[in-house]
Amino acid sequence: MIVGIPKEIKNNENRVAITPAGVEALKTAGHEVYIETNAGIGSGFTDADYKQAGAIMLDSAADVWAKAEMIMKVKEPIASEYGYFRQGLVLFTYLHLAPEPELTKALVDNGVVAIAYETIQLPDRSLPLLTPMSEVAGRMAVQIGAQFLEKPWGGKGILLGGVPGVLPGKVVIIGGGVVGTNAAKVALGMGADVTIVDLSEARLRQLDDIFGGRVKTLMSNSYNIEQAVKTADLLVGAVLIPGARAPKLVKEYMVEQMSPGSVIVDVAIDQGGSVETIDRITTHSEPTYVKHGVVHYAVANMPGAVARTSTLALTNATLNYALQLANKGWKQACQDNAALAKGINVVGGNVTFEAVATALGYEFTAVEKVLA
Ligand SMILES: NC(=O)C1=CN([C@@H]2O[C@H](COP(=O)(O)OP(=O)(O)OC[C@H]3O[C@@H](n4cnc5c(N)ncnc54)[C@H](O)[C@@H]3O)[C@@H](O)[C@H]2O)C=CC1
Ligand SMILES: CC(=O)C(=O)O
Repeated sequence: MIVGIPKEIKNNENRVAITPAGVEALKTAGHEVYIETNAGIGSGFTDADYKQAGAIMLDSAADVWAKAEMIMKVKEPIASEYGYFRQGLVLFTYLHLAPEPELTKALVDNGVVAIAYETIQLPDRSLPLLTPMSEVAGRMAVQIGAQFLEKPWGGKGILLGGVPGVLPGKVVIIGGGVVGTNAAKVALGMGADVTIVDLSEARLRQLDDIFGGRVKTLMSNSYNIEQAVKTADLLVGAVLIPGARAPKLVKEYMVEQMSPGSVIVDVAIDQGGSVETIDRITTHSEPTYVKHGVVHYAVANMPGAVARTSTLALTNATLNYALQLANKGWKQACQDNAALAKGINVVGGNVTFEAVATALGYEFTAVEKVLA
């Protein structure tokens, strides 16, 4: 198979979908790899590194998209890339379609086989291609939140860990999955007072065990969220219902009760965001805006800022699946691997992921039907 890797063009997206080690693995399995010039620069991989591993470098993105049978990316394509879509092209990348009606329409109209990293799901319900970036974003959420709590960055002037004689800052994390757990690790490491809110009693018990009682756990309901949010210095949005639009759990009236200079980092923004006052996606260039006196951060590609770490972590997880797709073709690979089949969101003009179909008003086609 011919595999193409274009350079990422989203704002400050420095990750790349393959490393030289990945190129070597695909070449060894008998595939051709075309990579756009300078695609790896933001992650510290040069064109020479890729050539040495056996890739062919191409100067234009258009050539990479045109020659490839499967495109591997990191972020969901942006509008200027929709023109490259064509019938039968396999697109393997993060897609987050539920809040993206235009991208979904372009994939449907052009008959692309769109396989989303974030909905590939193992029998234990874990999301192996989302997990590494959720680990990164969860850890970053507190690091970034701590910075924006500083006065010069618009915050209230709180040091999360406090100092002897002064209470620590309060971090409230809504969603105790991978992002939430990693955010809690960093917040505890800084000495903050940490509360995690989740809907699952079993998960809250696990978190209580994992952290040896050092985090406070709270059942998710509107009353508890209001009580927790109004006293938070840093609020981290970390909920997920796989493939679906994030539920807006933090209402505007709750944000209005937060004290001025508090900070919200809504990591769940890639699925539409979990905070009502987040009405736009922000970028690494302009990461925040202030509403009701509260600093809002809603960057949908947080790991792009720590690209070297993120590219290595992401490709550790994606390569094995990319090899299956390239070795067997998408249909056979998905017939053989039920976890991979859960990644198929759009194929042959059909929406095959139910939460996406529901969010965007498409008829749902069961994936088993397209794999038959
Ligand atoms: N902005 C960015 O750059 C990045 C964003 N993300 C996003 O972060 C979000 C979280 O991802 P993960 O932690 O990997 O998901 P996860 O599936 O590991 O955790 C989600 C948690 O949310 C909980 N939850 C669901 N509904 C809830 C409710 N009503 N109240 C409270 N908790 C609820 C679940 O029980 C689960 O524990 C996703 O949208 C993911 O795509 C991930 C990486 C980077
Ligand atoms: C998960 C995702 O969309 C990201 O890492 O950018």
